[in-house]
Amino acid sequence: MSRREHPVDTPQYKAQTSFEHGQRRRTGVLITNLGTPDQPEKKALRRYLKEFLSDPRVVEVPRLLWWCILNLVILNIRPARSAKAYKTVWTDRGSPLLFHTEDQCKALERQLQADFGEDLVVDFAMRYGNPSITSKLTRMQEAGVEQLIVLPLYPQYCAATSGSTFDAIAADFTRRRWLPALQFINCYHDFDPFIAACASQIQAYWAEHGRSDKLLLSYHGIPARYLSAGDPYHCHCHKTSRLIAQKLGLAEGEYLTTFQSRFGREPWLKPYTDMTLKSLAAEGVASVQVFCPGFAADCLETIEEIGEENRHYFIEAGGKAYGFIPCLNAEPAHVEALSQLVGKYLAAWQTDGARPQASDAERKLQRSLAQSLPDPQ
Ligand SMILES: C=CC1=C(C)c2cc3[nH]c(cc4nc(cc5[nH]c(cc1n2)c(C)c5CCC(=O)O)C(CCC(=O)O)=C4C)c(C)c3C=C
Ligand SMILES: [Fe+2]
Ligand SMILES: [Fe+2]
Repeated sequence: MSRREHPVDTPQYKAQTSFEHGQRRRTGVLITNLGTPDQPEKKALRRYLKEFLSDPRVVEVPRLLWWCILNLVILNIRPARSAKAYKTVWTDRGSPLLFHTEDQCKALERQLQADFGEDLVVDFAMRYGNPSITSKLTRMQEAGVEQLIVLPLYPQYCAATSGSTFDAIAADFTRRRWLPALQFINCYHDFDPFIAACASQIQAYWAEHGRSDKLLLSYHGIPARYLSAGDPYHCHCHKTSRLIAQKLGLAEGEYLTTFQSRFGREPWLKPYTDMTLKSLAAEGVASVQVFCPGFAADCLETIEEIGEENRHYFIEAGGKAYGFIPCLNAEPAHVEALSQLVGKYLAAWQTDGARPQASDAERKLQRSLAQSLPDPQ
């Protein structure tokens, strides 16, 4: 085939180059997470933080003012500090967030293909950094995906995370000619198999280490004004906690919902995880265990902040025993929960993938039209 018989990119829109008349209609599942630097080095951190913190969904501050604060202050201080922290969690496979997401994707692909057929395309992308959402959407399109499910791995909806992921998909779509049908899973904070996976992760930890006086369910914080502006995140976190506690048979005083990872000086959602741990120790609570139901995968914020930093706060304040319960990562119960979640959405598209064949006349017409058109410049 000559080049002109293939669809080509125009200045405005990327073409779908792999289409053949009568091909199977494939379905794709794209899981996403936040993203992570390529290396635990100052330069890579600067690039990552610049992209992440320039997102108006993440930092809702007037743009000009924020541009000055970000570029003149934060990006001159934070990259070196964050690089040091990332170095403490870095592994042979790179950033924990990246390799856990990779493992989740492989396990989910196995499960979904077993349940829904080999034709399903399953992949993962990161909202910031690599692998980018655009690179994976191109890969999906080239594989013939015409129906796409996007699952951001944020159980609780937040405009800064789930909303921003939708923005990135939508922004990518503005540059493509042929858009897939789309289902966007905006949250799953109260989906029973997810709650069951959290409960079994905690129970498995109890079976090995015994139980503590208090269980802290710690979520990434957001500025408190996002809650006043109508973000459901705070409510979703509390509901997840209540359902996990119910599943575990915990009474009111046996668990707490707290918020970690503050950034900047304004008030964030309270109670803060670090302050809570200090006051629990001061009140004479001897042992605590912390689980993070908002993080689908272990990352800097769980391994370093919850696993290390907050342990010191608790012990220094007089606490005796501190346990960090790992995130769900690629645990079978988590993969099962995610595949059941995706399965609910796939059910809406249950077809055999076949479609009425194009006739010879239609194929000929398409070819002759493609040949007669001038190359777009
Ligand atoms: C204004 C700043 C931030 C908001 C709002 C925010 C919300 C938010 N973040 C996550 C999940 C993750 N955040 C992670 C790292 C991280 N977060 C911020 C800032 C905000 N997050 C920064 C500056 C960083 C980078 C690390 C650092 O410099 O301290 C991560 C970990 C990424 C990794 O590579 O390991 C995750 C995951 C959620 C769920 C959320 C709102 C609900
Ligand atoms: Fe964050
Ligand atoms: Fe942190």
